[in-house]
Amino acid sequence: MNITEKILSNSVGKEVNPGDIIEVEVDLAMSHDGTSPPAIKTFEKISDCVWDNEKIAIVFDHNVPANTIGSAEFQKVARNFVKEQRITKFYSHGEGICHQVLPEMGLVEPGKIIVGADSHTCTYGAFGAFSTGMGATDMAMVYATGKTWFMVPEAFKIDVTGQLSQNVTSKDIILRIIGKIGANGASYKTTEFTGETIDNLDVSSRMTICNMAIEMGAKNGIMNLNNSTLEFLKNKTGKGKNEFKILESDKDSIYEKEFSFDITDMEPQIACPNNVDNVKNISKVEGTHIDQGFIGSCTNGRLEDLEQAAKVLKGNRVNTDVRLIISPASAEIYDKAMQKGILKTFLDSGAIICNPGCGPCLGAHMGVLSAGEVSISTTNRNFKGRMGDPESKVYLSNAGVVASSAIQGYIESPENIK
Ligand SMILES: CC(C)[C@H](C(=O)O)[C@@H](O)C(=O)O
Ligand code: SF4
Repeated sequence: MNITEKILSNSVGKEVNPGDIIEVEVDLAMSHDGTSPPAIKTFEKISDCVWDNEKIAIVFDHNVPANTIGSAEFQKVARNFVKEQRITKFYSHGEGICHQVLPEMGLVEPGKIIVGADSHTCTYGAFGAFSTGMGATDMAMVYATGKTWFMVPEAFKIDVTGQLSQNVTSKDIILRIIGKIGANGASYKTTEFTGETIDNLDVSSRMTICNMAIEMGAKNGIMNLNNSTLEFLKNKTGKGKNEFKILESDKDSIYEKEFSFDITDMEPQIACPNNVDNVKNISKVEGTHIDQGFIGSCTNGRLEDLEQAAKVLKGNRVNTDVRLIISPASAEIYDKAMQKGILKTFLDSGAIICNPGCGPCLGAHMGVLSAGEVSISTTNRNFKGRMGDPESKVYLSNAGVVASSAIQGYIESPENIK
């Protein structure tokens, strides 16, 4: 069996196979300021008491602080629910983006089944958990019963080998993969990332890859644990290795399809408007004019991303025709970046630093684009109108490329910045 089948089998207490419809007990349920209110509305029609007030996490991240009367009203609904139901895991004070906050708070563990009312819930596969997004109505049922159902997914094995070149990151790996497999190419599959390159990645880079599994339609993205991830988990949860349910894919597990990628000499990858799978080598789009750069999100707002951007920005100025917006993915990352002097480098370069949260990622606030404007962004989606007007455009890249492009005013690789 592969790791996903093992987690699901463990949960139901018998061997499961792809295609089986199973009911599982959820270990953790997450919703945010955007999806909690509709979930609460449905929940209130079916129950008046949540199944377990300690297994629900509510994070305010999409519109923080509230930017419209509507989002303020939404947040009020969620706050009242948290009080009434005595929800213990409530993060509403700018702690950061849900997918960053949950692992930081020690709520994510290998072998767990985690569901979230947000599509990028697949991020926690980086920690060897089975995690997937669901709609607010399904979440209402989870609030009430602690249970949900899945069809056991078929599995794709995605093997990555080779050394990353300078200025190339795990973001480029996942963009290359999505470019090849396609935006719907892995619909309802478990995408399991394997190979020496994946085994050697740090936690942050692993999260970036699993985070974007949904951008090829996957039910979940997952990896076997590695040492750096185990260290992170021990540190955040205060638990020892033996206290985790560490499961690994058998060497002879069966996959519906297997892909292999050799990333030796790969250039930075750019997802061009308006689809995440419209991926090109940077050399094909260098020189494209930009109006805005954004560094942040659950994909690439971590310390490693900020460090990479700061290296490029140090001693340089953001182009006068460009706004560079930076939003660390969490308060913990913000604090570390502050202590390391990274925020000072950003300020000195002329960047705008926003509070942790989703920020401009989904075009709701803090950097909305007007018609015809172009942004380069470390986020995960570039659909039509994603960051503002339907006639605006978004290119996706790693953080170093956003920084170098913001200096130049057009898409440019960091290798060409002094
Ligand atoms: C608002 C929310 C439901 C949405 C999602 O589920 O992904 C958002 O986080 C996004 O990235 O588009
Ligand atoms: S940062 Fe962007 S992709 Fe991630 S949860 Fe927020 S809106 Fe969704």
